Amino acid sequence: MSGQRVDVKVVMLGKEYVGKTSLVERYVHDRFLVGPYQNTIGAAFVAKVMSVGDRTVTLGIWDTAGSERYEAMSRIYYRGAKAAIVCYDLTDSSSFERAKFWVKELRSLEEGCQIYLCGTKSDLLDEDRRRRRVDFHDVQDYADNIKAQLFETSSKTGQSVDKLFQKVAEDYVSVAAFQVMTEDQGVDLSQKASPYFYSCCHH
Ligand SMILES: Nc1nc2c(ncn2[C@@H]2O[C@H](COP(=O)(O)OP(=O)(O)OP(=O)(O)O)[C@@H](O)[C@H]2O)c(=O)[nH]1
Ligand SMILES: [Mg+2]
Repeated sequence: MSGQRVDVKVVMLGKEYVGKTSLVERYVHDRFLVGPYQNTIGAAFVAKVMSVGDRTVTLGIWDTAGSERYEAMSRIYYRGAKAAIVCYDLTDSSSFERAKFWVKELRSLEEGCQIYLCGTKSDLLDEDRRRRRVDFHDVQDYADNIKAQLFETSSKTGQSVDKLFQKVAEDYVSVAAFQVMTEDQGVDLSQKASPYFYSCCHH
């Protein structure tokens, strides 16, 4: 599949205020918005074209609303996702409990979805390490258990943000390459193909 275009559906999940929209903003527009916090309503969609080797990859990113009011809606947005970035705030332990909730959901309902755990706002720890409320090693053990990868990012400084999305794309490209190989061997993968799920998109 050299030179081929690849589309990947990615969903952002996690408690409200953990910084999902800020991560997407940093990755797509390389900026960090200051000013009053604006919660996402429903979900927002943004696409980013990038490359992995000689392949053009379009990440179609669904940024969901973390508020529990929108929980049922988030389920619509993660359907068919190939990757889920499950975010928690490194300074808020309750947000990690909420992340575990989304992981359970994804693992029972979205088998083909690769999970990435993302601890956000690492810049706050650079300022004061005592603000950490989610232990790195505890999450690393948990991540190993659920076969997820773990990143700690800051949308404020940009730390590890590109690295996270680049890894999502690279992992998907290597899985897609494997699927092409097995298709060549006559394996029916039609059930695995899930089209992008476009519906309403508010901000
Ligand atoms: N210091 C710091 N603050 C951040 C960072 N990321 C987000 N924030 C702040 O945290 C607040 C919430 O960020 P959002 O990106 O709107 O959070 P969200 O997860 O999209 O929230 P919902 O849309 O309600 O689910 C905002 O005030 C951001 O400025 C970060 O990396 N560092
Ligand atoms: Mg948001």
